[in-house]
Amino acid sequence: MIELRHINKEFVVKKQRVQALQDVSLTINDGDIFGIIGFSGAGKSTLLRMVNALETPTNGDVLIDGVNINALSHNELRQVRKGIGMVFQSFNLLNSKTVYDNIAIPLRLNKVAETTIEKRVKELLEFVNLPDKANAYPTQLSGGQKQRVGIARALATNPSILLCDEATSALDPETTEAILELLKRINKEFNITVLVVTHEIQVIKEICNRVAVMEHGRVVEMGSVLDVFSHPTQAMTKRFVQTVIPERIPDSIVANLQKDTRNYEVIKVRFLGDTVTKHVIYEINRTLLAETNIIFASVNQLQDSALGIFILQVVGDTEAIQSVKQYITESGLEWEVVNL
Ligand SMILES: Nc1ncnc2c1ncn2[C@@H]1O[C@H](COP(=O)(O)OP(=O)(O)OP(=O)(O)O)[C@@H](O)[C@H]1O
Repeated sequence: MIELRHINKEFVVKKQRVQALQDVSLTINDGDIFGIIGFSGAGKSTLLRMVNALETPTNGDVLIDGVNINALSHNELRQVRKGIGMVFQSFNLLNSKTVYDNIAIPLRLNKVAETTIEKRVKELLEFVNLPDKANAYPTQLSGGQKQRVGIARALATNPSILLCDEATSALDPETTEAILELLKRINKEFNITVLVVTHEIQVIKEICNRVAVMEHGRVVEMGSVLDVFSHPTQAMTKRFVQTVIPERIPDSIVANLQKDTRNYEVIKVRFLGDTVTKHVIYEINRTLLAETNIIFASVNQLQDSALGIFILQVVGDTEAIQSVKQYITESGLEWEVVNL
């Protein structure tokens, strides 16, 4: 478990103070794929680098499995760092060394025997699907292949935590997809806790189970991806979430609705988990004295669950519309009136 308790970090550059982190507290459980999202300068990288003590807090504590890593001796910290791999946006490979030698670096630093290194590098190259690239140089690889090497190097010492700093930000969408799949496999097959820093909400949606949203050095929202995506409370979170889970009624539909002279209300309904499969709208139209039309719908897969958003035009007299709202509530679904 990783615990960050009341972390503050201040940098002083040319006598100017920069408050990079302000009272940040987070708990990351074993087995999480925990995402930290925010715009540039929000403090994400600084926060990530606290976890392997590449940065030290101005005040506050960083605990890994209950151990305050900033109170450790140099040797003790080296042991802790063996259990933490790191992957970078710019890959950070040594261009003068082969793929094999790049992956072997952390093992050689830990004085592992060459025969063991050979076996480990071979199995890592298999795992990241680059079995024939051992003797290639980084300049001969694509961005996605370089990142696979970076990931293999990060896994070399069998870490229990993997830190990813914008690991897919330099890659095209297809390659990003493949690298995210690889991170998911690492988490599942090796039970490695993955901490992902990104400015791309798609990355959070694809692989994370929990998320913290950062703004100006603070965590402004945190929770399970399903909760945060279905009930974003902060303006910043809403902006991020709306880019992957659209719930805005297209202008042409709004124009048509505004021309409709019948008595109606527009209601947004959220379906979470298996309630997506309930035949609520069918039942409303079958049993109630209101006509209910779907004017917008989206269903998004979030980990093992689904988040559905339906925007309904409910036509009928006031009493009938009220009975529809009541039925939706009784069905255990959330709804809100949308003002056009
Ligand atoms: N070593 C440093 N020295 C001085 N200021 C720093 C240092 N590292 C970060 N900062 C400052 O701290 C703030 C947070 O930076 P950080 O890199 O953590 O943000 P970020 O959210 O990761 O953004 P980006 O994605 O652009 O890196 C910024 O104002 C940055 O300029």
